[in-house]
Amino acid sequence: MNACSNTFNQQLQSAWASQGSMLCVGFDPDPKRLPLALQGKPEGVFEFCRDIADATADLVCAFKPQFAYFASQRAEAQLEKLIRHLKDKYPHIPVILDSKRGDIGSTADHYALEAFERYGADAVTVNPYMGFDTIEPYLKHAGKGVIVLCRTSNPGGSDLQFLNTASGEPLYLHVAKLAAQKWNTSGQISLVVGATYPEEIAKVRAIVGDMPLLIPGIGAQGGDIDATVNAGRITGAPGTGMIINSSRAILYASTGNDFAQAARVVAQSTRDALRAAAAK
Ligand SMILES: O=c1ccn([C@@H]2O[C@H](COP(=O)(O)O)[C@@H](O)[C@H]2O)c(=O)[nH]1
Repeated sequence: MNACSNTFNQQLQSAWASQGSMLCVGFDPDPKRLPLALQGKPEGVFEFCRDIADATADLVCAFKPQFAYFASQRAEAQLEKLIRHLKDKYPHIPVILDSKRGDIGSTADHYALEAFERYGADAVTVNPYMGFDTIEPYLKHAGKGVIVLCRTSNPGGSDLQFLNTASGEPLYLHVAKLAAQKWNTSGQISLVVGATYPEEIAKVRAIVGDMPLLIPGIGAQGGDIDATVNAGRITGAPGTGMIINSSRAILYASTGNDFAQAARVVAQSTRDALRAAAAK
């Protein structure tokens, strides 16, 4: 089986091992923050992300384009082109489309086609709060990753995710249990847990065993790397189990023409800090 026909989970396992990295570089291309030379250029968004991908590809276990940044500036064709570039040049690195979809099953069928057929992503983020029938359509795409929001990194995540359910546990832990114990019969599901809440990462890890966790919130959101890695670690398998995302801190390391080299410097120090934390 070559890298392209591997499942998302197999790709991740290989990437953690061969890249020696749990860093995921996120693509959130804000048109106002692109280097001046790329602002307003017809394929400026694509070129910006491509150059950062090419400068960091040896440092990551995954790439994560954020859909809204492309759609809001009518750059969906550039997103398609970016993912094609990533899959052609780096078939061993999984691509997560971060679109946080959630809708009734008949509509979710089309969101799944959008993510996996139109964009060719290896995994997609989904919102579970409409229930399992809204997640099932993604699972019909064998081998593709379905990454379910559990305990998000934003402060307002507590508004709903911390509400106690009838069993007395907070909603996010109920989601973790459903995901691990009921929904994951095909092994395609992972969870999103924010680096800004390491205590909750540890509680989720205790429920889900070795399920991969997508962890945004280091870098611009200030999540602590040591606390995050310690909370999400899998006993006996250091350096695995986590896809730890940083977007703005890497993308906007420089506003000049040296943006890609500057992104590499920050990505490398972040990768190294994650490695050091995993080795403790
Ligand atoms: O709980 C969540 C879920 C997703 N995100 C996404 O991750 C990146 C974070 O970007 P930074 O610049 O590193 O803060 C962004 O695409 C979010 O949409 C999240 O932050 N928290």
